[in-house]
Formats: sequence, structure tokens, C-alpha cells
Amino acid sequence: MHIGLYFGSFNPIHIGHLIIAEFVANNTDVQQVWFVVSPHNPLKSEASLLNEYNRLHLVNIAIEDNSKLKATDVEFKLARPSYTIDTLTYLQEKYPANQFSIILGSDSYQNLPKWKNVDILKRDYAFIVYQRPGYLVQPEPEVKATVLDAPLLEISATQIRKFIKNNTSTRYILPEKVRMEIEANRYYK
Ligand SMILES: Nc1ncnc2c1ncn2[C@@H]1O[C@H](COP(=O)(O)OP(=O)(O)OP(=O)(O)O)[C@@H](O)[C@H]1O
Ligand SMILES: O=C(O)c1ccc[n+]([C@@H]2O[C@H](COP(=O)([O-])O)[C@@H](O)[C@H]2O)c1
Repeated sequence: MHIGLYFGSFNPIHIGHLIIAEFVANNTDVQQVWFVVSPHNPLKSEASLLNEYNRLHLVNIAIEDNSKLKATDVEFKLARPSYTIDTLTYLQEKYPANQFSIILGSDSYQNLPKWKNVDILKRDYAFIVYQRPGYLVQPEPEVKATVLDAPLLEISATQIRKFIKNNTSTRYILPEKVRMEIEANRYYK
């Protein structure tokens, strides 16, 4: 099976992430998209991170009615911070019959030179890159990359956490069940 891996902190998952996952699942030969919840992104501070099990739960309730979307806690058991090459090596060994591609925004794609073992990643895996405003990418010819013009909601989890703190509405920005769960538990307050 061809799996698109969508890595992120998902702190919290929002409609912008879901639009991308659904678009990839329906407009590429990827059969399933797996949200890989990263306990700790190597390039981000840990300060405002909600516990990873709570973030995973929010992802699960966001996608529970969509059979093409899955969530995985694979990085919870691996060494931290979570380097994508290590996760992929583990997944490829665990699921040898699967083909894994990496789903990335063009902003993250431009950051790739900062990633661990990027040459091996580019040699062994395909990328699915969706354009984000201000970050036009033209992947090098030797990289296996599909560039998509997916619909976008330009919002970040950082902005959403600020909204929650300031009691600004997040209705229609967060899936309703996610919004209710965050509110009930007073996350990000
Ligand atoms: N609004 C959005 N639309 C599409 N992709 C997004 C959007 N926001 C983030 N992404 C991408 O989704 C992936 C996971 O995002 P992640 O949760 O780590 O970031 P974020 O929402 O920008 O969070 P933060 O603001 O906490 O840094 C990354 O590849 C990121 O580039
Ligand atoms: O492997 C790396 O060196 C590496 C460095 C930075 C980010 N990543 C992965 O990319 C994901 C998205 O990162 P970001 O910064 O675009 O939100 C993150 O959750 C990690 O899985 C991976």
C-alpha cells in the first residue's frame, strides 16, 4: 500500500492540516495518509507543547469518520527529538510491503537542508509537496517529488493557541469535536 506520511506537532490539529490530508488522499496515488504525531520536532521549542497522548487523541477524534486518514504514535517510542529519517527507517522495516512518501508544505521543503541525513531521505523516499504562499518550490530533478496546488487555510497552530488563550473563537478553524475536547479540558489556557 502507498502511504503518505504527514509529520507534525499537531499542537493542535486544525482544519488546514485536514484539508491537505484529504486532498492528498484523493488527488495522488497515495491510498492512506498517516498523521505522524511528533512528540518533539527537532527544530521547535518544547515550551508550549501539549502532552503527546493528548495531541494524538485530538488527531484521532478529528479523523475518526475518514477511513483514508490514520494517526500513528510511532515516534512516541523512538529516540527524541524525532528525526524523520529515523522514523522512516523504522517504519520501512516494520512494514516492508508499504511504500512511504513524505507530505510536506513548500515552507518545510525549503527547510530540508537543515534536516538529518537529508541526502538519504531524498535518495530513498518520494515527496509530496503542496505550495504555500511565499514559498514556491521547484524540487531538484534528482528528487522524486510531486508538487500539488492544494486548497489552503492559512492558519498556524501557534495562532490557534493564542486565540484559545485570549478567548477568541476557533469555531470553523478547528474540527468541532477537537474544539469541544480542548474546551472541556482547558488545554492551551
Ligand atoms: N495552515 C496550514 N495549511 C497547510 N499546512 C500546514 C498548515 N499549518 C501547518 N502546516 C504544515 O503541517 C505540518 C505539521 O504542522 P505543525 O503542526 O507542526 O505546524 P503548525 O500548525 O505550523 O504549528 P506551530 O504553529 O505550532 O508551529 C507541517 O508540515 C506544516 O508546514
Ligand atoms: O528530521 C529532521 O531533521 C527534521 C527536522 C525538522 C522537522 N522534521 C519533521 O517535519 C515535521 C514538520 O515540521 P515543521 O517544522 O514544518 O512543523 C516535524 O514534525 C518533523 O517530523 C524533521
